[in-house]
Amino acid sequence: MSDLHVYDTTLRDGAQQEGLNLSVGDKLAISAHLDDLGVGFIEGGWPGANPKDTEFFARAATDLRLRNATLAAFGATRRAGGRAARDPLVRALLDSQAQVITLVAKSHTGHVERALRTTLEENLEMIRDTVSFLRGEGRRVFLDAEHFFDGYATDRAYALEAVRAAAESGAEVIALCDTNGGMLPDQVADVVRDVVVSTGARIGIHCHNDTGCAVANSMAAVDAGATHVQGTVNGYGERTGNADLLTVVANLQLKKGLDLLEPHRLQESTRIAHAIAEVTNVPAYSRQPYVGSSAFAHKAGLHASAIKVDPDLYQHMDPKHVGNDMRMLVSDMAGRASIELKSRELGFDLDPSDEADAATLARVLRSVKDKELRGYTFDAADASFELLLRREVDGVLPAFFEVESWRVITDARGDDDALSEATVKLAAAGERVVQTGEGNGPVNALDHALRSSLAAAYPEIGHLELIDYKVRILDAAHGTDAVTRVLIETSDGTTSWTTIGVAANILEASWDALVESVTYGLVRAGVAPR
Ligand SMILES: CC(=O)SCCNC(=O)CCNC(=O)[C@H](O)C(C)(C)COP(=O)(O)OP(=O)(O)OC[C@H]1O[C@@H](n2cnc3c(N)ncnc32)[C@H](O)[C@@H]1OP(=O)(O)O
Ligand SMILES: CC(=O)C(=O)O
Repeated sequence: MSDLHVYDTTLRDGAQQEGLNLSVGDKLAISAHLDDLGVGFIEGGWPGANPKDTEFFARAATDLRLRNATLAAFGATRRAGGRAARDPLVRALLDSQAQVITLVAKSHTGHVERALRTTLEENLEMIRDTVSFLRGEGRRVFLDAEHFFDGYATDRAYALEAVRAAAESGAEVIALCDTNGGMLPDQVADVVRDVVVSTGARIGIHCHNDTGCAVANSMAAVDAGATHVQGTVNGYGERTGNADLLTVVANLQLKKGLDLLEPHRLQESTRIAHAIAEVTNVPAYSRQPYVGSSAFAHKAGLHASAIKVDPDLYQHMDPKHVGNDMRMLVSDMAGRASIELKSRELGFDLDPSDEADAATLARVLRSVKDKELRGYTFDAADASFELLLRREVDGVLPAFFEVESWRVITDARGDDDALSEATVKLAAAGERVVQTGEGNGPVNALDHALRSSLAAAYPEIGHLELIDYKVRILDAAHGTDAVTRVLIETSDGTTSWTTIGVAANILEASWDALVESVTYGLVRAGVAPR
């Protein structure tokens, strides 16, 4: 294994992201995921700064059984004019029982004078005093040199002096922070190279993403001699976020050949990125490098035709190394190869050299392109594509029920909330069924009426639940005459699927998407028509 530190600050700097709020339980859950991933250090928060972080460290000491990672507590050097031994925030760091303490310190003359409002010498003394005190108490100390790159540009000698003060007092690592995130890779590389040579200290890197270069800057720093890299899962963090640690680690391991995580742990990256997104309640970013759901999704027909020969022709790596999967998307940009590969993904082996299969592929492709012209979008509605495919592959999609008619009315009385009532007439299992359903809106009422009219014939779909409903007006210039696209996401409790309806009438589009959703639910459940 490489001796480069993988240092995660999701729970501290990641939690500084707008709208992200972690409970103590959330932090413990994320710590367990990070430990599974195999990071070396988990920065848990700033004990003493708020009761939640103090409690996190107290609970971590008893409840968290880390197998791989070491917990680090973050905090500032002592206040100007005081003594580290008597500083309540420094005391809180010790009380956290964390074996690693990461101190944030100033290395930029302007920040010392204007933010700390103290002298340059006193700032160096704050670093020396706090580092030596914590070392004397038996803790490992890392130091985050805040605004280092801006400080270096303002006064190189002082910035280097701050690094030396920390290293000579016993700090094991000095992480150079691009706190304002304004650096570019060549600048970071030049500075890191100089600091490594000039101070001989072990140098780390901590980058923010304000120029969109946090990952590239972290890579450049490692290339220039940094041996400790900080970042956050999914790139969470203040403003535009921190370096995404998952991307940095995958780049270093898979592209630069550094041995950072055991391969089976790296293969957990995709799962862990999504599991942590569930805890943070920040929607996973589909285009996230390596672990995003679109990271290995292919839409263009020409890409698919080459991928058929060899996936490497249009992929920078095998997604299995990070636990992700290749996916084919079907749309009006598809060609026959896209349909063939997507069909294979769905369990249909259509051989283009067979005349009948080739005709099916051509029919499916034509149908997809015609429908996309009318407003369908199959890359967002995989389940509807599968149903289209099954309709075209003879005899594969049975008729589960036959709709005779449906209607819906909405009633508003006085100040009461409007209520909708739908009536559905259909035939299933040899019976004609007429059912009504009520709902807080017309689609909700239609959904209830449709599912209750199928309940006797197909009890298997009783547990299906509509979990998302999206409407998009496709030609805004037409105002209320426009075509409407409805996407419905349905869950059976373990998995979910999306179906689509497109029509001039919003209720018709919704109804079509609902019928598709229930039909797909029956296909998934392996039910035979009754
Ligand atoms: C770049 C980064 O992201 S570093 C991490 C930043 N994270 C946070 O700020 C989140 C947690 N912070 C907090 O909970 C609070 O800001 C606390 C508890 C740390 C301090 O709260 P308060 O005592 O109310 O002070 P406040 O936040 O207004 O001001 C910061 C004080 O810390 C001092 N300070 C700032 N940086 C440092 C430093 N590196 N070392 C020592 N003191 C510092 C400032 O001079 C100021 O002191 P003053 O009150 O004597 O003027
Ligand atoms: C310490 C830190 O988070 C920063 O300087 O960005």
